[in-house]
Amino acid sequence: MRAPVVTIAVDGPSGSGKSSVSRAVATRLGLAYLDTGAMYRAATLWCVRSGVALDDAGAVATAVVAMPLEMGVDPAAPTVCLDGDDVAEAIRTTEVSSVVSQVATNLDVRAELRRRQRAVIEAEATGGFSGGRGVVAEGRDITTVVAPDADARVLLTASEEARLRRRSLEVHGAADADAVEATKDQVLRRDRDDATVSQFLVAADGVATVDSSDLDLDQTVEAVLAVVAHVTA
Ligand SMILES: Nc1ncnc2c1ncn2[C@@H]1O[C@H](COP(=O)(O)OP(=O)(O)OP(=O)(O)O)[C@@H](O)[C@H]1O
Ligand SMILES: Nc1ccn([C@H]2C[C@H](O)[C@@H](COP(=O)(O)O)O2)c(=O)n1
Repeated sequence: MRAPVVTIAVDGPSGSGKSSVSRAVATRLGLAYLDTGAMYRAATLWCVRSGVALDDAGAVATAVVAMPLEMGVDPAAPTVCLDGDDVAEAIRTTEVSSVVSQVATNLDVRAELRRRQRAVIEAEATGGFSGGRGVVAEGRDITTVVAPDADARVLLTASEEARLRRRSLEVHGAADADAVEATKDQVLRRDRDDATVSQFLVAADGVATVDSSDLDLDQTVEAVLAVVAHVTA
């Protein structure tokens, strides 16, 4: 019997573990993996490289509509290609992280990226990388706006302390007071700005919450797999 098509939506604040956990869940379930945050980051890089001022909302939206972006959705090796260029590393720099919210709070940009994200989700339901098995899509508005009808919806949370520690270890290789302080802009300020256009701090109706504050990565993956088990069994 053919496996059912499954769409799993995961949202959460910065450093909650969405990307790492969603990739692992997609791998375990044989699904595609869509990192929608990478799309906002690529849009930001595209505007910067095109010389578009990020405070010119109209010009930013026009540039993003024309953006030649290809998302690779293999969870073992997700890719982000901009105009044929592999930009996976370039979109993770502090330079991009510190301004991405300016682009992500542009409502016309959100409409364009939402359209592209839904196209990937639909493609994975009929073919694509997963051969029609489905996708794990993660971001800030997947459970509420992009795929509110997803088969399973999860809000992945973690305490502010845990999120700062994780991001600090990742970016600075340390989690002492100075390193944590240097990480606050990328985590807390960014969440404050992003939360003005999306609801990812509190679970919407019907969305299951997984709190990873006291779990390691493997335990969090198992917790999410347990929450989505009813649609993947
Ligand atoms: N449960 C966990 N326990 C410990 N470390 C974790 C856990 N989940 C994720 N991490 C680590 O925390 C860091 C941030 O995780 P990840 O990039 O997946 O978060 P994110 O929610 O996608 O963040 P952002 O939205 O800012 O991109 C990574 O280094 C990851 O390995
Ligand atoms: N569905 C989404 C995904 C991401 N964003 C914004 C929020 C972040 O500042 C930025 C980069 O995301 P990250 O790679 O850190 O997960 O994109 C959003 O608004 N909606």
